[in-house]
Amino acid sequence: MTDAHTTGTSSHGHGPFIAAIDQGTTSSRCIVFDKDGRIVSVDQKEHEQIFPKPGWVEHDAAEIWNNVQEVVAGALDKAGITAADVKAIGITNQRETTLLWDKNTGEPVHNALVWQDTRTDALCRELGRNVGQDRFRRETGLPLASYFSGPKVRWLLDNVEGLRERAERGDILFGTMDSWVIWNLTGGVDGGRHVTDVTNASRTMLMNLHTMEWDEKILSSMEVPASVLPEIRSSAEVYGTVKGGVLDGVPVASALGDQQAALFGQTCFAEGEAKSTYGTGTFMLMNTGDKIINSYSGLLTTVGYQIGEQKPVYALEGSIAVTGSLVQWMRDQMGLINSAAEIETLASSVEDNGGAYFVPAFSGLFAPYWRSDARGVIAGLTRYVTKAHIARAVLEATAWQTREITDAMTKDSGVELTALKVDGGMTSNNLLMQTLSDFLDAPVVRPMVAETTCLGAAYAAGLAVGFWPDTDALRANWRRAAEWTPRMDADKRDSEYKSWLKAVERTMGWIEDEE
Ligand SMILES: Nc1ncnc2c1ncn2[C@@H]1O[C@H](COP(=O)(O)OP(=O)(O)O)[C@@H](O)[C@H]1O
Ligand SMILES: O=P(O)(O)OC[C@H](O)CO
Repeated sequence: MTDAHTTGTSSHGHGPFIAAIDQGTTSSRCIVFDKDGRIVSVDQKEHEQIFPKPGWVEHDAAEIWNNVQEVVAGALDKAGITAADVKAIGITNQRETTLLWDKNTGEPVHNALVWQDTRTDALCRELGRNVGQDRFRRETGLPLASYFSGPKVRWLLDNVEGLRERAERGDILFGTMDSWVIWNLTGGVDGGRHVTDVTNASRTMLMNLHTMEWDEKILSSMEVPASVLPEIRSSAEVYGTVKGGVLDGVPVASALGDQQAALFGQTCFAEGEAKSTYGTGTFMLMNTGDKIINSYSGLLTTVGYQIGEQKPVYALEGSIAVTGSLVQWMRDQMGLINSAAEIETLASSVEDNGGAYFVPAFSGLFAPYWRSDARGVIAGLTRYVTKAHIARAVLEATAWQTREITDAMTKDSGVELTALKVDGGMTSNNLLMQTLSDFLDAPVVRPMVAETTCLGAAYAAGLAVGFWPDTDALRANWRRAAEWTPRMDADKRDSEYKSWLKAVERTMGWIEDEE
């Protein structure tokens, strides 16, 4: 595991500054940025991953809120600044992770149900039978899957004793992590603002993508009372000011789901521009402008961002549940490597995958399949295969899954991929980046600031308070740090892609309905 606190301080002249909080799946971090979008300081803290049963994943929201306060204080301390130097704070967060809390006490009523949690599989199948898949997809842009918040809210209301009555009395608030952090920052029980932004709301499966409002019919099919829901706001506007703590008085001026924040931080402001973020999972988003593109290839239709009163910008998304977490699994559960970075050394010790293909369908398969009955396989094993070949197959799994997503994007949007902007923890792996370029047959480009998630939240907050004048000023900050170009023979690529797709088929139908 990485250290609880990570440092990273460099000095970039005088303020004012913008700070951003990234409340992620494995950690919370705070980064202070200067006017050129350069990092001034970083503080980060991991939180516990709670696995009560196979397929269940929870977080302790009180621990997360404590960590957020610590990293904010840590980042300001390392930058040597106070609230007076911070023009605004922006929030970005792991999406879909669902929390219900008591508005009178501020106490969570249960651990948060994390986006990877599959306990609502059966409920989703039931909703599919009773209400129909198409209804949900048409109104919300999402397929019925345990990934999204709506079914998680329903599960909590049905399974925590007395909760539905408390919710109907108006005592309970629902939020994704943006809402939880903003409510606490702006005063909590003492007048905290209960808001979310359009990007986070678009992942709940409760918001109508066409009206950007909670959809009454969907709420009623999902049996979620409207009284628990936050107000939906744009991604870049002042929601309130911080009450207490080291940021007292600072405007809270943006909220974006982390993948949408990365799209913003990568300055993908034009229709057709796309980015892919390689962290715990991998998420590719393409800006589709003011068009709601219905996907016929297994992608999600979602909100990219909305700046204040401007029209919302939509996006197509390919979500992959397991990428960096497969590397963590190789390290923590298999003990085949000691650190995430070591996978590159191990995989580079062999020429190829030795015939092995690893499909990490640990939470079923997300895009483009949306199959909750799939489970992981390693296919093509012979006595020849070593742990180094498996390490290579692990990295190739991320690259092949991206290839499937880019194929789907091209089909749905008609836009051919000319280059892919990447970011996230896994992009420090050169072998992976080269493999990605080879499998996509397109250049892969990484920007100077790889912390694009926080940067996107900072940019949105900065726009909201006039720290930056417009998106053109942000584009000027984007600088290329590294680029990989394809080197693979086309026939080899095609034949290996076929083998990958064959391995994917082997994962399907593993879980029977009654399980
Ligand atoms: N050199 C590397 N090679 C492959 N994977 C890596 C490497 N360094 C980090 N990772 C993976 O990247 C993930 C961390 O990236 P990060 O962007 O911080 O993720 P998140 O925001 O989802 O927590 C971890 O899952 C880790 O296993
Ligand atoms: O926190 P991350 O970076 O793993 O991102 C998680 C995604 O938002 C899930 O949809």
